[in-house]
Amino acid sequence: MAAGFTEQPLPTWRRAVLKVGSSLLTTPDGALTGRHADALAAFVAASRRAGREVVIVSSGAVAAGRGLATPERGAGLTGRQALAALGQTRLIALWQTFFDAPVAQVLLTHDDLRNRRRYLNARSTLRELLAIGAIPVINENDTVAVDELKLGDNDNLAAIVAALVDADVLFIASDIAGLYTANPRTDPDAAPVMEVAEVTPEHLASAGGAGTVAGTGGMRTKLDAAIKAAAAGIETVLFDGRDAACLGRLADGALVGTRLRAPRSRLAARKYWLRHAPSAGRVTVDPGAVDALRGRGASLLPGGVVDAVGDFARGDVVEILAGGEPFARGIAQYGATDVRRIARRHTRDIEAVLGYSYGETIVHRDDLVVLPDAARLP
Ligand SMILES: Nc1ncnc2c1ncn2[C@@H]1O[C@H](COP(=O)(O)OP(=O)(O)O)[C@@H](O)[C@H]1O
Ligand SMILES: N[C@@H](CCC(=O)OP(=O)(O)O)C(=O)O
Repeated sequence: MAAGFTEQPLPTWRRAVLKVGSSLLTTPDGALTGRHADALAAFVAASRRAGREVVIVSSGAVAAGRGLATPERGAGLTGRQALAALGQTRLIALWQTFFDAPVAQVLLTHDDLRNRRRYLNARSTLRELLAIGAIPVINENDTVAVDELKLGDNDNLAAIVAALVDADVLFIASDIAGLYTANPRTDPDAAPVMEVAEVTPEHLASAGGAGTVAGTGGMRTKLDAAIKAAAAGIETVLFDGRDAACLGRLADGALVGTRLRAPRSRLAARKYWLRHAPSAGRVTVDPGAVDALRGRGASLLPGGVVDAVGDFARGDVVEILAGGEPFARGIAQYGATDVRRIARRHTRDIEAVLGYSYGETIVHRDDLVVLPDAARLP
């Protein structure tokens, strides 16, 4: 169903999340199939050969589990959770058959990602897996995730993962060519929408539920995911994962599908978030640190820190004060107690003082925003 969609350029990207829906991994009678995963994996492999990184978010565990249990099981929520646990091993095994590189299974819940510490741990693990050259394949941890299985929300999970790994683009492969003005399965007048500058209530109203028994979220959750990705400055791309020709062109930077743009750049989105996120404490710095941060865009090192107030943890947002005035904000790499202990010390002393080290910076420059009126400071 690619009616009306013509080719357009993809945004340039270096790292992406590819979300693959259940509808692409199961047959109409509910069995797991690699029929479309083959071409999707070829797209991933071609991207990797071109020096790009791809994290896969794959649904399909419940559907795969269905083929392994008697038909009367798996009706209720607990039943589907059990099916997911059964099917997940098959799903990972299926993906591994298409890659020479090792596939890594990562199971996450939305709760994990709402918890700052777990969020940071997941981020480090995923970065490490990419550095190793592995292909992370993520799914919801359905055994413990209740809401998600009801909502079938791997689209939203994929958007959160895209922000987590600093992806440039979120690819959502489904069983339809892209967004239409109405659900084309029920409305013969549905027209293709090739580009969306910003998702509006009208777009949301036009998006219906899933088109197949295997699919769960439908177009609505894809648009919700695009809104989330856009808030992090990440563009979302929708296309038909069953269309091998489309996947081949995708590897060459051409899209037959829908581009949902991010009005803000990733950097601008991050700076906006840093400026508005609630802060958990304050770090006071000396005039030398003010010059370094404001003038040279440097990271904040322990030597420039005078004191820390509050009970913030590693990963929390803190206000950075000079002369009693807030002049910057950023994510602390160390908790308040640690910052107080290493304040005014040289970076090489961190390990000796604390007995461990999370790196040289108290706030890394990528995680730091100087406030607009900071220029007034002496
Ligand atoms: N406005 C719309 N444009 C395109 N597809 C729509 C729209 N509204 C509802 N849909 C349905 O959304 C389905 C895709 O979602 P879903 O079945 O959940 O797939 P997946 O398993 O890939 O997540 C399409 O097959 C289509 O039937
Ligand atoms: N964790 C579930 C995913 C459910 C889900 O989001 O499905 P889909 O709408 O096809 O992406 C599974 O693996 O079956």
